[in-house]
Amino acid sequence: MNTATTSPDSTHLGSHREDGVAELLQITDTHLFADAGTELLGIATFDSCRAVVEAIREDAEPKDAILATGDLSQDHSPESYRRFTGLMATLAPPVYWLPGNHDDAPVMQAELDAAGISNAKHLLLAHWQILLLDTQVRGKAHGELAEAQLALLDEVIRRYPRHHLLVAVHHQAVPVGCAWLDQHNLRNAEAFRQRLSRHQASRAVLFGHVHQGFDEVHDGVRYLASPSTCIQFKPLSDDFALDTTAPGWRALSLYPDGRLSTRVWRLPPDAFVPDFSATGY
Ligand SMILES: Nc1ncnc2c1ncn2[C@@H]1O[C@@H]2COP(=O)(O)O[C@H]2[C@H]1O
Ligand SMILES: [Fe+2]
Repeated sequence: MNTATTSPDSTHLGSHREDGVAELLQITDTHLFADAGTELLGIATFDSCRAVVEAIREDAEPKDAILATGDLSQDHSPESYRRFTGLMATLAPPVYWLPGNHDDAPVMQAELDAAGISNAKHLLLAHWQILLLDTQVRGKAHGELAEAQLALLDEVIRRYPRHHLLVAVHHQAVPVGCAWLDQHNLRNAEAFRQRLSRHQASRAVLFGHVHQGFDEVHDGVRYLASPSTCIQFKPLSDDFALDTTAPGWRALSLYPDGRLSTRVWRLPPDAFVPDFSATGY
């Protein structure tokens, strides 16, 4: 792995593969607590996250980076972020992150900085660029991209027009089909999508928040979400409902010609079963 800063804004990210394909993982919505035993709707989130990390470690195929797409903490405590950094320290690839609605961004930043996790938000590969944007609106479950975040997107599209583009955010910029969850969406998604439509190379958007696998193309842009490492939401459900699927993560391969291949991985069924009588949190 080769990471070096070339400008205040961009970090070079190398690919370990000779054919230049970059191998990434997405980990999202870990919802960790200060206490390892605390449960979110019946699942001890530290245990399920640790099981995901162990499954990732068992995969012999090296990875170039891990993207953590928010809601890393459920209780905003410094200790919860230390639980996250402790688990990430057992993985070889560099971790990059962005905040979700449940995160306390200053505490998160302080703890991840202290653990030596990079705060880089623009990763430049030979043929791809990855931009991590902050959609958090403090105290709200929905998201919004501030003008400064939209300006970053404008800037990388202007500077690297031929690089294929992967944008990572927490909130969904297209409806996932769960009415209760789509009310907590990215509010100015239209402004975001308009900017993406200007980019001439391949475009994909990776998000968390929805606790389910999602893979759709809208206006030529691929929208991908990963299961959470803890509880899963039931797809296409109008009202809050948990799903029976296991905690998981997403693997992505970025090809030099702009192709993107991806799949969701999950823990074995029944290892972590939530409380299905729950009606929210
Ligand atoms: N029953 C519910 N109805 C609407 N929103 C909810 C409900 N339960 C939880 N939420 C919110 O919806 C959010 C979706 O995922 P989050 O983990 O970001 O956090 C969740 C809560 O803020
Ligand atoms: Fe969220």
